[in-house]
Amino acid sequence: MDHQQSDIKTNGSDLSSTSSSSFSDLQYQSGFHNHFSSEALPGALPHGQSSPLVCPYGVYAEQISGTSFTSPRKLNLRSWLYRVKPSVTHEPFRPLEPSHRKLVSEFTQANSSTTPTQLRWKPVDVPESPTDFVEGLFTVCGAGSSFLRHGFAIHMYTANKSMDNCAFCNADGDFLIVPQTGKLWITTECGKLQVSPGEIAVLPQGFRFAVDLPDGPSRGYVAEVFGTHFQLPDLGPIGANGLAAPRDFLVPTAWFEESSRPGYIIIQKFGGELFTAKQDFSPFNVVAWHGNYTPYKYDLTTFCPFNTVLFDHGDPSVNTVLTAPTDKPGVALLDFVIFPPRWLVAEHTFRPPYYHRNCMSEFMGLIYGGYEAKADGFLPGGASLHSCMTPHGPDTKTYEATIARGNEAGPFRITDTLAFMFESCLIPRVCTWALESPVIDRDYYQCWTGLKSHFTRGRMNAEDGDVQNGKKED
Ligand SMILES: O=C(O)Cc1cc(O)ccc1O
Ligand SMILES: [Fe+2]
Repeated sequence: MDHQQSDIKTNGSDLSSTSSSSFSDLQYQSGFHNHFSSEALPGALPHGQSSPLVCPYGVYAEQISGTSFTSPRKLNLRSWLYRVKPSVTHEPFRPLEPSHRKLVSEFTQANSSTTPTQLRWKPVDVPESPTDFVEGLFTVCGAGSSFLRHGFAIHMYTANKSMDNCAFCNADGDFLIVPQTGKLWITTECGKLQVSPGEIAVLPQGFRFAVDLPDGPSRGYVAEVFGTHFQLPDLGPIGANGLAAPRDFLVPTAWFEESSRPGYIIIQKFGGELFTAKQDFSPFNVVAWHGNYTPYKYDLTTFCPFNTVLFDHGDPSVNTVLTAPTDKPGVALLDFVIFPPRWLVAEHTFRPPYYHRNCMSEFMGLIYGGYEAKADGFLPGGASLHSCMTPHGPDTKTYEATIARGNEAGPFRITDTLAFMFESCLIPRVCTWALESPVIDRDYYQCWTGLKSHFTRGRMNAEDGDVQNGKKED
């Protein structure tokens, strides 16, 4: 018996369909960086070898490598795509006219500034004018360089129309997309992904994809990492289970279209610049594929949070969904961390995030609801940046309300909230347009200026029960 055959997902989709209906009953494969196999036509995957002289159905074999050929096996990522025509069949790349110059992949004094000031942005409105995902993508901040294969960029996007007869390809790094409003219907070379707010998608370096918006506009955040890929964090003493489970990561099944597409455009992001190349067919012509380098999605509600069950506020590293590592153990180029609904049960503890300064830099976004450290001003679709060693923490209202409440509420389920953080060991530079943006909150610092001294010399000490329940004596 051919044991591989039984693992192969066959997707009997309409061969030439491009309509949104082809998204209606998507099937996914589950697992993280597994060696997947998928075929849209039975028998399309070669057996026993990846590159036969002639492939089944007469397709071309093409490898996409996400790591160097010689990367250690446990890090090595590559896939084989079996396609109607190879990707190379296109006219030369030409620079896209600079109507769109808000993408940065190398952060310098010419395109960005550095500031230790706490920064916050209100949500950006989705524009009225027709804007697709690529046109609506702009960089907020980042560090390092895609050319040097070390660094990251944080982008945001607003879009109100589907990409039309074009696909995007990011040669610079991996995109981790966090939609905040509006569903994304993403066609990739490996198949289709439907991604709603509350889910994320990872589009690794080099994959071509197109974003459709049949359900209306979308807005969201994108983290891009250069020179490394997202991994699941180690779990240490948590054990073998918890946080994001590998089986909750969903990978597309093969889907292809073979009809001719005159004037089709590949938009390639290369060194932060956009280039276009014409071809006469869709890049979504992959009849079958196998490998461990693939786009994937993940539903954040499947995250299994761990936290303190007695006292003190745990560090947010325990909420890491995915981490893009550096070569230094435990030091992330970019962690993706979430603050989902959960129970707060700590006794005699200041339960909101503590006041702190961090050698890592923290960019935050809010998908829905409110954030436990901010009573006002941090809105869904907005963002904040607290860079290396910049002090931050709960605003005055949150602090006062927490102290006034004590822990009388007992166990408390924090609901209606989904905030996240992109945390990096590199210090971001902020793009000029983000600093000059009309949605920047110039009064952000005022959320802390009302914090008054509660210092009462000689009246309270660590043994004092009133200190323990957080209440001050009169
Ligand atoms: O600054 C923030 O709001 C993010 C954050 C949350 C938390 O629970 C602990 C530390 C931290 O940086
Ligand atoms: Fe923080």
